[in-house]
Amino acid sequence: MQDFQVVRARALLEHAREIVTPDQVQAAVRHVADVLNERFRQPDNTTYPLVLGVMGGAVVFTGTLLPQLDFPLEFDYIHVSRYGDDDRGGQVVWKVIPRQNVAGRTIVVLDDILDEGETLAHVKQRLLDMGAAEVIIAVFADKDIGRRKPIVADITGLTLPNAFVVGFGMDVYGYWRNLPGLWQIRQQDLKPAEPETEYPIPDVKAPGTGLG
Ligand SMILES: O=P(O)(O)OC[C@H]1O[C@H](OP(=O)(O)OP(=O)(O)O)[C@H](O)[C@@H]1O
Ligand code: HPA
Repeated sequence: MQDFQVVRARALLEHAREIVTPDQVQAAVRHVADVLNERFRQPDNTTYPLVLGVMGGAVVFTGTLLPQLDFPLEFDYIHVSRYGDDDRGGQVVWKVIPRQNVAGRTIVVLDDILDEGETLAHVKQRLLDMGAAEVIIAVFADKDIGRRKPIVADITGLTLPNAFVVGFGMDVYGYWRNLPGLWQIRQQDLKPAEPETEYPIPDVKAPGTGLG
């Protein structure tokens, strides 16, 4: 069983294509750090943020970014999942909800990717509902999905094409969060879409054509 998973994980990567190199990844993180440092550098700034990493995808982005921030901050994490081990999003599932310390605070939310935007729209709304004063959304990557999203990131490291990617915290079926660059998974290696449920069409007779 274990062997099968290893073979499958390796096959997914063998057919994948590197679309962002490790150096480009680091430059994108640097850009996010520069924008945040500028935002919180002001000497008269007395509002220091609570930074929240959205686990698990943001783990690598968060770990790379935090040492590049040069202002006082507090850190905590939340855990939300919408994809699970799938390549399509579903319901937002909270695994670790925000703590009460978000009330009245300026919050910086860090996530690896803004794809359809459902996850971060949900996260932002929950934080505002809990009394956060301001929510700044910083994402490592924003995917260009060609349609409007329910949320726009305040800070974006880089923009990705509309394809399924792995690396730098992003996984395919649980694998390859550990890659230092970003790789595009071949479309045919993703699970086929579930067929639409087909309901049998009832055999409705026109009025007056039935028995009786
Ligand atoms: O913009 P959306 O379409 O909502 O997708 C973006 C979310 O999807 C990923 O999380 P995922 O649900 O895969 O959980 P993970 O962080 O554990 O990988 C990613 O980390 C984002 O949080
Ligand atoms: O393209 C993606 N790759 C990995 N995880 C994701 N979560 C949302 N979109 C993606």
